[in-house]
Amino acid sequence: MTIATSNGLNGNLSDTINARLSTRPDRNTHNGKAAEIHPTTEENKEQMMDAVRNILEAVGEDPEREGLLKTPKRVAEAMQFLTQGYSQSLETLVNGAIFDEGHNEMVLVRDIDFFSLCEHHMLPFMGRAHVAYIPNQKVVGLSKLARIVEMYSRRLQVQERLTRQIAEAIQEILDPQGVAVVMEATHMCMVMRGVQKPGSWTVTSAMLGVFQEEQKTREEYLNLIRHKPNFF
Ligand SMILES: Nc1nc2c(ncn2[C@@H]2O[C@H](COP(=O)(O)OP(=O)(O)OP(=O)(O)O)[C@@H](O)[C@H]2O)c(=O)[nH]1
Ligand SMILES: [Zn+2]
Repeated sequence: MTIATSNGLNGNLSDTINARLSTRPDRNTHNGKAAEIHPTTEENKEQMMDAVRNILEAVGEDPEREGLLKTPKRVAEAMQFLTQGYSQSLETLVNGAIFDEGHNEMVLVRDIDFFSLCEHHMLPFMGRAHVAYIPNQKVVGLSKLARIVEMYSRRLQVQERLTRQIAEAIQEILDPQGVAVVMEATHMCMVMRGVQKPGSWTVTSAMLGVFQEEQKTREEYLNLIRHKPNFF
């Protein structure tokens, strides 16, 4: 027998999922170290402010001039925001919003804006993510797909890993028949500096389960993300 919780969820189901998530290692880090760093602490902020003062001096600026006085604080707060994904967890983010719907057709949330920082230059890369899965009875709240994109984006990343992490997270919480993630992004390290190629777009994909195994399913997904909706 299943128990309906106050948020309308299947109690047994969400308990099982939450138990599974709470024991998972932090997949966002390669060595587990980043999980110990909480980027919202005051100590952490002071550390970043000192680093920004050093950078200001190194570029030949005077950190004491009026216009720059608050810059270390602003940059530190911006960095905390841009890397807040390190202090988030899949379990908290999903918040039990998994429903036993018996729906087994493709679910796609497309054109999810994301902003991330490349781990090589700590410069932004940004674009859109198209996230799909084919359920195996269970569906997740739609906003949670965007929140998963957000959590992994708000870390130092390479686009390939970001794409894969999103797909694997959905696989983990839903155990669906398949997951597909395509990300289209422009990298400021290729635009503002280095090779200087504005207008270049990098497209990465991660296909799991039926999306990997069945060409027809993959094509259906690719077709759906190719056409823009007309509503806006
Ligand atoms: N695969 C991958 N490469 C990335 C990503 N973001 C940045 N890069 C690349 O990381 C590489 C780092 O190369 P390096 O030669 O070590 O650094 P660099 O001298 O600054 O390279 P240039 O950008 O070519 O000037 C560059 O080719 C970047 O374009 C990403 O998300 N995925
Ligand atoms: Zn880069």
